[in-house]
Amino acid sequence: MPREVSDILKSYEPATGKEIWQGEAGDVEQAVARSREAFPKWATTPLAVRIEMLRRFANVVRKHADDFAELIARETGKPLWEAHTEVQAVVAKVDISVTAYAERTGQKKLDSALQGSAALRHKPHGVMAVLGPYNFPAHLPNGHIVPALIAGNTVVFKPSEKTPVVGEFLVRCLHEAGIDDGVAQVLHGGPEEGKQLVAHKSVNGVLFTGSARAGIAINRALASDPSKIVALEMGGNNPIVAIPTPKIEDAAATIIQSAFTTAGQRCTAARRLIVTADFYDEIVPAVRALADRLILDEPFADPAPFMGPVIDNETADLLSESFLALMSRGGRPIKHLKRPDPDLPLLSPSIIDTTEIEERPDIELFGPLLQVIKVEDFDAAISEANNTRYGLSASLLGGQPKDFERFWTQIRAGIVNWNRPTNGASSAAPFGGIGLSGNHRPAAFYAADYCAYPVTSTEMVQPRASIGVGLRDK
Ligand SMILES: NC(=O)C1=CN([C@@H]2O[C@H](COP(=O)(O)OP(=O)(O)OC[C@H]3O[C@@H](n4cnc5c(N)ncnc54)[C@H](O)[C@@H]3O)[C@@H](O)[C@H]2O)C=CC1
Ligand SMILES: O=C(O)CCC(=O)N[C@@H](CCC(=O)O)C(=O)O
Repeated sequence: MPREVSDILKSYEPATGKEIWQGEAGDVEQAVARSREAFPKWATTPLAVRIEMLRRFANVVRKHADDFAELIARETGKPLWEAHTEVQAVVAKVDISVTAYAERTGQKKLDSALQGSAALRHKPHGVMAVLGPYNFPAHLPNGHIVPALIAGNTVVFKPSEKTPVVGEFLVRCLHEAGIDDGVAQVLHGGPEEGKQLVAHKSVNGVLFTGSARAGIAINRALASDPSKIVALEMGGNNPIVAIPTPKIEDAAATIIQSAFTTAGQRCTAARRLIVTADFYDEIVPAVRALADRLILDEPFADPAPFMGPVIDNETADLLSESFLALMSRGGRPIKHLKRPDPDLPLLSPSIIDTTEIEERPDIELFGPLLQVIKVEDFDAAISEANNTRYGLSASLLGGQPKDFERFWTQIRAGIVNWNRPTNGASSAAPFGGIGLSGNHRPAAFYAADYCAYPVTSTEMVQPRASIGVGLRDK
């Protein structure tokens, strides 16, 4: 059937608005069929060979690091220096996932209470659909793809419709490393193709990173299909709590890094700065002063910017409207959200005090917009920090070890830090959240867990058994 015009996808450079790519949405049926066909051979390829191929992939990425970083910077708008760190994370993922596979899954001999020997081994699920977001278009899908391939699954990867070029580049690197076209495929498309993949009867697992809205839709679509493994890595409305510390400049820098790195487009970005009243007049002006100095520019500018644009004009419009909506409900701007060019999505870092808003909307505003909430004391700060349906990351600035112990005990989130940013999580640790942030299938080091299922066996070379009771004499 000829394709509809709506199947044409386009990708734009956020910093300039220039179109950089046009393509068609992929054929879900065909992609899944190829993946299913490739599965038996890949699943039975020795683990050592699969690992070797992924190590080759890491080398291919290293070889193309400059081109890859440039592409990420162009297609997402993030600064070039930051795009380079994303490429490094793609490379580092391979060794970390090899270790994780052995530690979390792999094969083990078990102590057997029975006669014979007992073993725990893991099997791949089959065809995995990987659905990626735009903010880390290489690193985050790669965080599903690499462990899935090591475990012996085949992968159909649908990149975000906003970053198809980076998605395609990533998969080309896998192919250049010798991994078959059917073992790892890119499938272009938007939510529609995502839905079809999720629902496809030959897809055995859905590994998703994106918004809570889409994650919930996936969960709902699979409510009557318990056979699929589903990992949902979703957003956050993350708190950073500041209580008195003599290190005001460092605390301010930590807040800035948490809120505005990647123009606030990190799932772990701090959205709410919760400050006790005895520290407000010291820390808030320091944060404002530092935010005033941040360089906002296109990714390749010299001097290098701290942050670039958000992904597109629609997102920039939504953030501008959200800032105004918070103001109209009683928010007090500390630093206005500005958009130097109304036709481009470059937004200045913005800060608004929302203490006086009675019912603050508990939504993820995915951009450079930080809300400040003044509270009476540390108890109130903890309670305000937990005043969210999400639970991805949280951080405490200042205080003593006993304060952090209390914070750690009472905060509901998958990442709970002390005097460190809410973001910048390590790939060598589990990465996931609770509430609307995830479905208890953390990624990063624990991605190994959802990429294979355990099979226990008790084994003997020959049958040996006798029935001790309940038998009639011969
Ligand atoms: N917890 C984590 O590890 C991370 C979470 N995120 C979250 O991702 C979001 C930003 O990324 P976006 O690309 O805007 O997310 P999104 O949810 O709009 O899209 C993510 C992917 O899902 C697909 N999709 C959308 N609706 C779908 C549906 N109903 N069924 C199947 N697939 C569907 C999209 O086409 C895309 O490939 C933020 O909410 C951010 O917090 C981003 C990075 C990491
Ligand atoms: O997935 C990993 O390997 C580690 C987690 C990670 O990289 N987290 C980053 C990015 C998360 C994001 O925005 O979306 C972070 O915590 O900054």
